[in-house]
Amino acid sequence: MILRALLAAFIGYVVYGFIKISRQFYKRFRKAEKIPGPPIEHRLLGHPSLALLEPKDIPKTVYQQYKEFGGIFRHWYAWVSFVFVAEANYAELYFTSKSLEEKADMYKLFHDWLGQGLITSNGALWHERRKLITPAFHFNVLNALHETLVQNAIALVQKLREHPKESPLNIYTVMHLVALDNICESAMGIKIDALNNPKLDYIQAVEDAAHAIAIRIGKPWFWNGLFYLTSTGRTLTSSLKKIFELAKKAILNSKNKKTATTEEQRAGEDDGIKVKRRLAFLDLLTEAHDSGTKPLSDEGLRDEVNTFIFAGHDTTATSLSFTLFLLGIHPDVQEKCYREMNDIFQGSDRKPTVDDLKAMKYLEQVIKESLRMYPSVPLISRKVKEDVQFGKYTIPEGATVALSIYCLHRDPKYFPNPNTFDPERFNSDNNTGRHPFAYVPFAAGVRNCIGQKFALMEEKIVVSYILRNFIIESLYGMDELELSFDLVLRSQKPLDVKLKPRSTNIDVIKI
Ligand code: HEM
Repeated sequence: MILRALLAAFIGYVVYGFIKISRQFYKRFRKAEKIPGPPIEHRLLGHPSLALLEPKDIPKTVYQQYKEFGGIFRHWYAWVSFVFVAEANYAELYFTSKSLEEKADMYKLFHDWLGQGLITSNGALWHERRKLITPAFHFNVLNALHETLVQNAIALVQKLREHPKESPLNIYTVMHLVALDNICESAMGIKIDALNNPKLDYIQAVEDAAHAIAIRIGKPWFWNGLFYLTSTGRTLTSSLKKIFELAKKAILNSKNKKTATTEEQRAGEDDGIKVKRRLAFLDLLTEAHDSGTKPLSDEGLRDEVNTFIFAGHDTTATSLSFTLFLLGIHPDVQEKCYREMNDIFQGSDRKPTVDDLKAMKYLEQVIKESLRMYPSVPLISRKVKEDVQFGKYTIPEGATVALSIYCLHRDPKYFPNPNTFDPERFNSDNNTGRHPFAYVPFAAGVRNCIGQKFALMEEKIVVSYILRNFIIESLYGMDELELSFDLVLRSQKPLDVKLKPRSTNIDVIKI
């Protein structure tokens, strides 16, 4: 009898839940149905074919739909409504609306790795963390990291000189390693020397963890505990173990460093990885707190360090790779950059100072234009807390709003001939008066990229060193690029270039 009653109650509960969800879904659907978008494929599942797109098909499909439907269009993935926006006024709403402060549910898939770090946390916790962490990115701290980045760029040039000049080099493979070296040293104070040890366990673990999360994002039926039973889930778990071990060592070292006094005491060797003791972001975080807050716990430190490594390596690696590849396609632009280097360095091979980097104005235009065409983070998303108006369209509570930075940056209204690479868009004349939210490679508003100044400094150092030492020739053109969206924007095809060493510092490129 009791069993029957319990069963009836359970069935009643399930039916009630189903009706409640269906009503919510229907209400949402009615509100969002006016938003343009591709025809519904299935009454219940919405657009299953779009939900299951392969990473390699996402950039092309989203861009085609942007051209067809304009700056706002919607997809339905079962009960999830997904609204893409890609117009400057909508981008402004995305970054400033109170209803869109929370990151989309998808970001929870990063919790295993990044915990409650800056990218994944929300609300008061995020606010407190951001306040604590901001001083670690002060320009004085960045200037102190400048020497680390220069040393790594010198090592990079040596490595590239060893590469046979006639054989193609996938520039991403090297940029990936140098970006990892730069971020591990700057964030954790640990020199992994990835450039000379590309098979290091830690590097493999970072690659595997990122890959596992990217796979999980594309398979919504694994957005639950079942994922950990799959081989990809097990790879994620074992990779994270290795990643956490190094973060733990870095935290311990950083705490010990406070008590060490001499350079020798601060330096050491651990499992073949050199523990170099230059000031790193982590060192500032171990002490970071103010009168109203406590210092970060070890877990908090670990989350933030992992966040810096995650957010700061593949983003700069892909941006550096696309920039170099574009320079190799456009010899006129490359020569202009090289002339700028000669104006600054006057043929000398001295190291760049912080002021030299500021003087690299044309190179900055090139990097900005490259990030316009190939933004490292092409898509970001937020959850709608309560109905929000985007022009004449209502985006319902519970929906996800995805800002396509890739499409936004190709709006012909702000970037005429958007598929043409033209660094002059960012010269001082053309750069003024543009809608402030038309160009946002580093996001905008309070949750903008905390590492953007570091990234720009790193890119200028790396690209300027390569330009001063080599002539870059890309082995195919922009039309042949095949993009894929796999956490960051990637090239499916190897970004093959040939690097011709410059015999003197005053070589010019033959156009
Ligand atoms: C070219 C290089 C980079 C690009 C294009 C880039 C882009 C972005 C974008 C678009 C966001 C917003 C993400 C979102 O809303 O989901 C972001 C956030 C963030 N980035 Fe970067 N990033 C770059 C490099 C870096 C570096 C080098 C670091 C660290 C050293 C870093 C640390 C972060 C952090 C911690 C956040 C979260 C900020 C917050 O929510 O408070 N990024 N970045």
